Amino acid sequence: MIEIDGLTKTYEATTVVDHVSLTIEKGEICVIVGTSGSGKTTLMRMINRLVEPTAGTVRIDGRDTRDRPAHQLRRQIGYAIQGHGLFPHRTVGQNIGTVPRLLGWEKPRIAARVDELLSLFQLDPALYRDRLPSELSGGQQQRVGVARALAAEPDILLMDEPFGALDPIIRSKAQDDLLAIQKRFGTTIVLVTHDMEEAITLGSKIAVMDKGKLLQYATPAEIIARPATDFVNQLIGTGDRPFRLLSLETVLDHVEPGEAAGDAIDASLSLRDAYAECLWSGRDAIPVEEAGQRIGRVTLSRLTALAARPQ
Ligand SMILES: Nc1ncnc2c1ncn2[C@@H]1O[C@H](COP(=O)(O)OP(=O)(O)OP(=O)(O)O)[C@@H](O)[C@H]1O
Repeated sequence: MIEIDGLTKTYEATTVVDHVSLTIEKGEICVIVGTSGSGKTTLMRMINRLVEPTAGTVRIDGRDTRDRPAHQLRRQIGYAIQGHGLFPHRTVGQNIGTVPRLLGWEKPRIAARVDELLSLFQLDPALYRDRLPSELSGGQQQRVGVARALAAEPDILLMDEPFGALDPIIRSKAQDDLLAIQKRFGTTIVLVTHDMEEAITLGSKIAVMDKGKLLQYATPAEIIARPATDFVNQLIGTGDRPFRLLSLETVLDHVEPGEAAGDAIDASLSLRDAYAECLWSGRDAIPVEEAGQRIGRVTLSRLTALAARPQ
């Protein structure tokens, strides 16, 4: 658990993070969103003391982060940034092994961890471990950057616009990978992004920042249904609200008994995808399948009701 209390950063006369308090529970993904210059990165970097707070405290599992040297703290917290920040003259394997090496892990343990992470990110270890970063595509470099951040099995992972430079297809894949890895290791993740869509897809909680202040800290559903200020409302995009609500749940959550004509959709798709398919194919109901078996249908009337403003 990360407890942030009254956290403030001032540069000369300017306060760039202003008395922010929030608690991130273990295993949660907290996404910090806001416009450029709102203090997102500064807030996140105060967690691993890459930026020293002017005032306030950060406690990790009850322990004040100032009670040990900053470099020691940082070895326990993974950190991944946009553009990956890989060492260009070190191989992929050496890059991933950086922190385990600093922590004094035995060589075979490091090698095993490198291969485990490469496989997890769908990069064949035999093919990729000895390559230099320049011999990988941008998306592959990004995955290696995240793998490196996870190498020492940190309980906490900080990510600053990690997928910002990726094209939409690779980006969506990288987000899925991250969710799968988060589930598997139970890592607590704090992620900074400009992109509300990404925040809604990934966040168990979203922190909205503006001019150094925390405007709202709540679940995606709560933020969409009850934005705390006009600014939050604008950030969600007024016209997108119904679709964003639908994107939070899967078809499986709302299958109804009964038949429907035409091709089926998979139960794991989002309600938003189901709605799009209804509109696109001009159907009022679509059959739903799970593992190749028909399990019922999803109806346009139900989807329309679910997309309406919550009471
Ligand atoms: N070392 C520094 N010295 C002085 N001002 C700084 C320093 N670092 C950041 N700032 C200022 O603090 C403010 C917040 O910066 P920060 O990088 O936290 O914003 P951000 O929300 O992450 O922005 P972006 O989305 O553009 O990365 C900005 O106005 C920035 O110019």
